[in-house]
Amino acid sequence: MKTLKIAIQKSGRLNEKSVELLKNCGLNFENYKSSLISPVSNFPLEILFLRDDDIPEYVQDGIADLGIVGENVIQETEVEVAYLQKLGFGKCSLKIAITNNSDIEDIKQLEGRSIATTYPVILDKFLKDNSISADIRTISGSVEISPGLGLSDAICDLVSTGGTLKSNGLKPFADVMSSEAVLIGRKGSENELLIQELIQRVQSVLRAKETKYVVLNINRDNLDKVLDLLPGVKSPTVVPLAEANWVAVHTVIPERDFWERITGLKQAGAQGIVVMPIEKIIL
Ligand SMILES: Nc1ncnc2c1ncn2[C@@H]1O[C@H](COP(=O)(O)OP(=O)(O)OP(=O)(O)O)[C@@H](O)[C@H]1O
Ligand SMILES: O=P(O)(O)OC[C@H]1O[C@H](OP(=O)(O)OP(=O)(O)O)[C@H](O)[C@@H]1O
Ligand SMILES: [Mg+2]
Repeated sequence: MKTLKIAIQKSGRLNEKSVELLKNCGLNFENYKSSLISPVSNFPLEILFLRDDDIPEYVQDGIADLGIVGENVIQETEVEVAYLQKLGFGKCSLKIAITNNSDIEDIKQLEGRSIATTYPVILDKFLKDNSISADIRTISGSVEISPGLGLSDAICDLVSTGGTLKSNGLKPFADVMSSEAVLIGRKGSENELLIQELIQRVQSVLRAKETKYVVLNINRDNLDKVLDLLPGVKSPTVVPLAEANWVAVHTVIPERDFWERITGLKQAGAQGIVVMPIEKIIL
């Protein structure tokens, strides 16, 4: 059987979450900082630890079958890869930012100005789409410092909390793209079966993260009211309790509207509500 290769970031924002995801998929491997390739002992897979900028091309060229990388890096490297699954971490936005005292008020006023960035390809497309001609200054890092040094009028960089912008006297001005980590694969890979197996494992971990397992007690007289409020994977499990006319209901609830549902369940008469994390959901 052929061994698959998956490329993940060696160190940086996506490394820890990528390793955690693969471990949660039941893959056993060592994660020494010094090793650039690590074999998985219980699945035909090797993990390559790379600079994130190189991951899309490695996948496109077939050196790796799969990769975990930010959408921003994929767009910037302009590769042809298949988007297999959004992963829900590494969420950030690519924004244009200007100094707090800038005279720029409208996006069209970027015309003829200079913008420093590590994302010249994406920025160039954005400016063209908006019919703006500006001077793109490509630098390799610490972009936020450039307006203060007089190197540019604006910047285009990643933002999540906005803390870095703020501490450099900048404010967000225009949204260029939003991004999160994604699982990518090579278009037309010959290892389809193994890849599908891995994707299913990833999806079962993500599904479990989005849901909670809930057990509650309810009087049979109020059971219908409670069942109306519950989604469940198929339908909730209802188990009789020792106390006459009482049942326990077991179900899963999506994390996103968890508290609204719990409030509704309490109002419907639910008691002794126990909530547990779920490790995996295999459909
Ligand atoms: N502030 C942030 N919040 C959330 N996600 C972010 C943030 N900054 C970057 N990211 C995401 O994490 C990815 C990796 O960011 P990081 O800063 O570690 O990259 P890097 O310095 O280019 O790393 P490398 O050394 O691998 O080239 C980015 O491409 C982006 O998708
Ligand atoms: O909005 P914030 O939460 O402040 O995050 C934004 C910062 O995060 C990223 O850099 P990172 O910290 O990953 O360092 P790097 O530039 O060395 O990659 C990005 O390039 C910004 O500088
Ligand atoms: Mg990088």
